[in-house]
Amino acid sequence: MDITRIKIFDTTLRDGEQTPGVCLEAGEKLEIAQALAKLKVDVIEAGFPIASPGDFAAVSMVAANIQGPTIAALARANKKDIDSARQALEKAESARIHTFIATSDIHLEHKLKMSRGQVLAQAQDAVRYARQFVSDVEFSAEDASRSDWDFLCQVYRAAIAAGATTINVPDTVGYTSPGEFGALIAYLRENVVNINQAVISVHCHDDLGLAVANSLAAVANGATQVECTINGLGERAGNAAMEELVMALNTRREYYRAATGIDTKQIYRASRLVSTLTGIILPPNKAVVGDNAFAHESGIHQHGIMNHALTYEIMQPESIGISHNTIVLGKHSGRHAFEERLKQLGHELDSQTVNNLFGQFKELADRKKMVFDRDIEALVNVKKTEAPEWYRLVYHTVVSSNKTAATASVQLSSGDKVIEEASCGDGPVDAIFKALEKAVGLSIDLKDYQLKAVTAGEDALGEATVRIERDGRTFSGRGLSTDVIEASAKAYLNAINKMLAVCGCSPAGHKEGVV
Ligand SMILES: CC(=O)SCCNC(=O)CCNC(=O)[C@H](O)C(C)(C)COP(=O)(O)OP(=O)(O)OC[C@H]1O[C@@H](n2cnc3c(N)ncnc32)[C@H](O)[C@@H]1OP(=O)(O)O
Ligand SMILES: CC(C)C(=O)C(=O)O
Ligand SMILES: [Mg+2]
Repeated sequence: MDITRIKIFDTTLRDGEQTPGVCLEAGEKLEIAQALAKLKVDVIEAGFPIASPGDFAAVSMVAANIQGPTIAALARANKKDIDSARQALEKAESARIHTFIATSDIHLEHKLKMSRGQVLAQAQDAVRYARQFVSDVEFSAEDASRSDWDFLCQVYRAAIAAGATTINVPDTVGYTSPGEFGALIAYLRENVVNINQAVISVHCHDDLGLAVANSLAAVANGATQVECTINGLGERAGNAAMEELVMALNTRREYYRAATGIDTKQIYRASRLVSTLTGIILPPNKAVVGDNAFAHESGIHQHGIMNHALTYEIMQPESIGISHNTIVLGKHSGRHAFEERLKQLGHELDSQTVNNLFGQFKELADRKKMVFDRDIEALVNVKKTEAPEWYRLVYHTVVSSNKTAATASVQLSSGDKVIEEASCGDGPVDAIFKALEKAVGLSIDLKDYQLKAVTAGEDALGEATVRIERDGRTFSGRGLSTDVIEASAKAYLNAINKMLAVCGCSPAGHKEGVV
């Protein structure tokens, strides 16, 4: 049986970062890019360099440090954007410029205010210009799914003639449906005369929950590159989720006669990392990577599974890197078992980091009977979100009741200074956040706060996530503890520390020099 190789183009760092409220620092992007390289994606779209100096720096950093996948950068169909993209990609081992322009009449009339002829010419000019710098150029017809099919054929033919090596068909607003999208891909294959000189790619959004289904329909009709993001992050309802696409192709290999080059055992780890760094928590029923994806609740299912896993399991948790371990880690476990588990979970860490994590693991094991793999993943990921500690939480006390306002007091250390503050609040979390704000001398705009148990049980580790905003920039923070108030305080302080590191803003009088 002939199996077609499908390229995975990951856009977590570009379209994924367009998720409202998500803002990743260059270092965090590099961390995700490393996970994508381990997954063996074919292309990493690292950003949109013209969008901001931060995005330019992040693309340059990914380009300079990641080997294996091709590194792509987005550019509108103009010289300024393409110049910025090529400069950011300068150090890439393998570079792709991805240029785009909208082709639907809605976009032409109301957004670009251009005629079809002008768009056609600009698309061709942009591709030709980009090809002067790199041999790998992708062209996207934005809003392709709402464009006139014959005009689309003309634009793609012109783009390929100008040197595009990949032509991408985006369902920009998640409007299409599997039958229609599959037919569009078949139509392009039939009617774009030079189509065989380019890879056909698709880029689907999930506004109607069809992004993965539409992408698979495109594959069934000859698309050989799919664009996607980890956890389905992206503009509005997000993009096609990579883990779903890859596992659908993997699980139904015979049906699709297609396969990706993804190391599926890295999926779970990458998903947790992206969730931690973006602050976007997954619903438990999320396909493939949600907490319940491999859980069997009802008796009939449990009975079936006990007899044979295939009765109710179409894929195995191990295939996405969730391990079934017989060694239970707890407070009597030693460094060797802990280090071995880290390795099994795919974390190759230097001995200093392992030592730090082992200390945190022992503290956790003192408070918790059993430490599960998810607890360990959470410890590793929170370590990755650590920012320079302008402020460190030394202790906190909170008093709350259902009759009176909650009060909180905190002690922070900052260099050799010790700061103590107290505040009342509307509940214990509000009280401790207000006390922390007073202690750092800043007024914080809290945009989002979430709390979740990492595993089940009354001694479960609580994972708090906050998002704060300053000068239009968002900073996420994470905190872990078996005490949910402490987890919340740590998350708030983590976000504040990140904000101070980036903005360089000076909190009122608590620290000497520039903070
Ligand atoms: C479908 C997608 O996901 S597309 C990618 C979306 N991502 C982003 O927008 C990233 C963040 N964006 C930004 O930082 C900014 O919008 C920038 C830097 C890209 C542009 O900023 P500004 O120059 O201030 O322009 P603004 O965003 O207000 O308007 C977009 C301009 O680009 C033009 N434009 C839009 N798409 C294209 C295109 N593909 N090719 C050429 N020009 C385009 C618009 O017509 C408009 O032009 P005008 O300024 O002459 O009216
Ligand atoms: C830039 C393009 C590919 C895009 O993100 C879209 O159309 O959704
Ligand atoms: Mg998109």
